[in-house]
Amino acid sequence: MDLEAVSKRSAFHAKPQGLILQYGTAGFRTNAQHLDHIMFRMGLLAVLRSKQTKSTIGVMVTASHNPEEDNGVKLIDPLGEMLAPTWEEHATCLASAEEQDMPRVLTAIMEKEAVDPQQAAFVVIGKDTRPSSEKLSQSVIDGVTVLGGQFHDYGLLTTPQLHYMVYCRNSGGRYGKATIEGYCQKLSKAFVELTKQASCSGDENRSVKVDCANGIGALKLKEMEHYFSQGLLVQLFNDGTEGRLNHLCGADFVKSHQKPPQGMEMKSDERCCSFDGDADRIVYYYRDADGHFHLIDGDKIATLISSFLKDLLLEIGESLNMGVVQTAYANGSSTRYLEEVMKVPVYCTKTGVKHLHHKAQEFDIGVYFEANGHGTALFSEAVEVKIKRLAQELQDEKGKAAKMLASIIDLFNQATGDAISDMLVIEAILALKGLTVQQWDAIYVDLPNRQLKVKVADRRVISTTNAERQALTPPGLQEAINDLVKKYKLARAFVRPSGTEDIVRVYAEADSQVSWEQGRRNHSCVWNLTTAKGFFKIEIKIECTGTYIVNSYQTVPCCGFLRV
Ligand SMILES: CC(=O)N[C@H]1[C@@H](OP(=O)(O)O)O[C@H](CO)[C@@H](O)[C@@H]1O
Ligand SMILES: [Mg+2]
Repeated sequence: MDLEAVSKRSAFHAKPQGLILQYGTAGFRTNAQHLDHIMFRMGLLAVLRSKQTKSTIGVMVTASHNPEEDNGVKLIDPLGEMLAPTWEEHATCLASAEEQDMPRVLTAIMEKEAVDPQQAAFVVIGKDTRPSSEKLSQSVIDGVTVLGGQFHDYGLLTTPQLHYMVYCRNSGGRYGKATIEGYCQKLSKAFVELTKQASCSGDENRSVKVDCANGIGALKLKEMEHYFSQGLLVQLFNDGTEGRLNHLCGADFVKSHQKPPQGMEMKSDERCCSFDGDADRIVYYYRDADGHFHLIDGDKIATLISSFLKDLLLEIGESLNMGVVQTAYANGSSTRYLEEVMKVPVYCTKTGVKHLHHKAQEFDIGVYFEANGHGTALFSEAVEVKIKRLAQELQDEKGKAAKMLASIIDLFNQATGDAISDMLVIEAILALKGLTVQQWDAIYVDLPNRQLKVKVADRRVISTTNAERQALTPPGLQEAINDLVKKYKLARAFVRPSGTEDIVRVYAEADSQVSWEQGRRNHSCVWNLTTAKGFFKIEIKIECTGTYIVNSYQTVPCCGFLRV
């Protein structure tokens, strides 16, 4: 390995003076103008990680739901997972190194991680549709080649598709073919197999409107549509031909504003969904006959999926160890429904899919979703083999259930949450169960909730424990939250520093139903806390207009402020 060549080449990818970026929950993200040196350096790091793991490593150029002028990059580990935490630290170190220190930092990483310089390296690269992505992915390639690594550039891909390719390449073909055709064929074959068994007759229930956030999801859905066109009619909106990426549309917009995206024609009771900018998140929604908007988020997706899987296991007569993994942002109603009605164990991890993914790997079947719509289901290798064997051996109803389970295993992208794959899973389950979107929504009623961002001088003064549900510092904060929350029924609130933005997130939910015999009414509850030292104050106001009879809520913006 020629570190001198690296030094020379890195001069073409100069680091802006004083710029320090950190590898966060989802890699590096910032304005695209500041990212050229980061891309080059992540190309270098991917080569080292590939040599160390003796596996293919992925590098994805995207900034997901961030605005079009931003970009970002993240590395994908051998099993299609997010980069290991120790390597996140190396990424931050390498990204922050001054030009002249690059050889020293690279050597230090190699020594610490026992990287064999002679080992071959292979890196696969993907990018989203941002105008800056093409040039930035060339900088990644520059980094890979200067260290002697080999690469394959997949060009335009969704983030989960690149995770899938990495997983396929490192599973020796067991997981599937590492090509876009391989991906489309595997998913659509499973979808067609599944929906063949649905009793409803390919009518309008088998159509879905998709808001693609003006991103890569549109391109990739178009590419795939003809594979499953007989089973599902997909109408695309915000397909990138006119609007700007993630602007007033996409899963993040819909979830955080709790309203439909611009550019989507919604008729009442039609099933609609939104992808985010790199198609690794999905949320569903519809408008009822009274014009009320109903959001069906990741929590309800997890509930639909886990209840379907549980029913199939019962039918087959297999008692496998299944768990659902959520974060603190999961609506309390979903957790209660899963635990108390469905009797499925629920676990809470820190925010960020890598935490949920790792927890889900502990089960025979692990279903994980963040409330914002990022998630999938994981099946242990032993379970996969067993179910596929049972699908061959069993007869009648048991055999039918085993075949369905075998197909749905293939329909999930087990490398990571994938909007396309999740959409097909959901559409298949709804068709098989004969459920309308309203019936799905009515499984449980979300507790009214609010989430807001607060800008503070230094978000690190807040530290948390217990899967981020309790604050450790500043002193007195948690006690004050406890005092406040215990005044309200089913109330829960927490604060945590964001891992992706320079802000603190505040979340609160409560059962603020009004006396329903009187119909529509305003209700508000205010959480207002000040610590003993008086230097920390949060005020959250939730106002809901609830018409309990139809189980619908409209929340109006809450106000909140927090001073540190
Ligand atoms: C409350 C929330 O939605 N947080 C998001 C957000 O993380 P923060 O650490 O909260 O900024 O971005 C992550 C990466 O995209 C995503 O995994 C996570 O769910
Ligand atoms: Mg995303």
